[in-house]
Amino acid sequence: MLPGKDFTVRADGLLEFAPGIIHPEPDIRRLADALPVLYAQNIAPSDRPLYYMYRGVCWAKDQPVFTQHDIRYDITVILPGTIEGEYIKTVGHFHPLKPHSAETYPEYYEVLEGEALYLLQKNNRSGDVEEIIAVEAKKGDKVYIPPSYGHVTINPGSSILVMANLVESNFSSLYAPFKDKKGAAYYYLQGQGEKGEFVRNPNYQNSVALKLMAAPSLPQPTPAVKGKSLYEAFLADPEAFKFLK
Ligand SMILES: O=P(O)(O)OC[C@H]1O[C@](O)(CO)[C@@H](O)[C@@H]1O
Repeated sequence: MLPGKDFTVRADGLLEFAPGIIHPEPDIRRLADALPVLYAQNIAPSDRPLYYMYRGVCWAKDQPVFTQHDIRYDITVILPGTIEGEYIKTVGHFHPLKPHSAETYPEYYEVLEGEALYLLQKNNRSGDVEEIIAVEAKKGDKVYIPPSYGHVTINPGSSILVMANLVESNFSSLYAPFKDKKGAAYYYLQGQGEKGEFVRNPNYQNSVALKLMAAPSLPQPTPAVKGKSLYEAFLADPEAFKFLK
């Protein structure tokens, strides 16, 4: 699934899909939904859209493969801009444990357009932060969210961010850990220069240094993605993605 080929991105961030692609109406997260995890407090709730989530996108002919393997392909569009100086980001969530396992569900992202900052955060038992990594990703980069890590995606750029993910299709995400702390352990705010700056979230009892990494330096969980988009790679070899389940 590629912008310009399978769908076009309108100036307002909504997508127009080619005929033959199954695409639900987008779920929209608005400013009012993000209030509990923002750096700034006392912001008035509003309907301002922040991001659009198209869940379960695929070519009609490919749907049986996704259904058979309980895998979903989503496309998320995060608008550029800031809220009181904080770059627009997803609300963020953790994933539950896989059944009969001590491991939580992972997830696999790919940047289709624009740039992204993925915050990957592991918490300790008391809900404070054990590790936090910021992954800088550009068009074509793939970012694996390993088990045990919650995740937040930030649009740090001045253009629309379009990203895709492959994820197990039946579980419900866990929002409380980030909401309870008013977000991840770091916020990304407008800085003095062109780039933003990370600011520690004081609602965590402990303080952990942020690790900054570039997406291409991260290990990939399967060689099946080499030279292919996540969509193509999954369709070519769905068994190679069974680690998602
Ligand atoms: O649930 P949040 O934190 O708003 O984040 C949305 C993201 O998570 C997903 O639901 C997949 O985990 C995507 O559809 C979307 O990119």
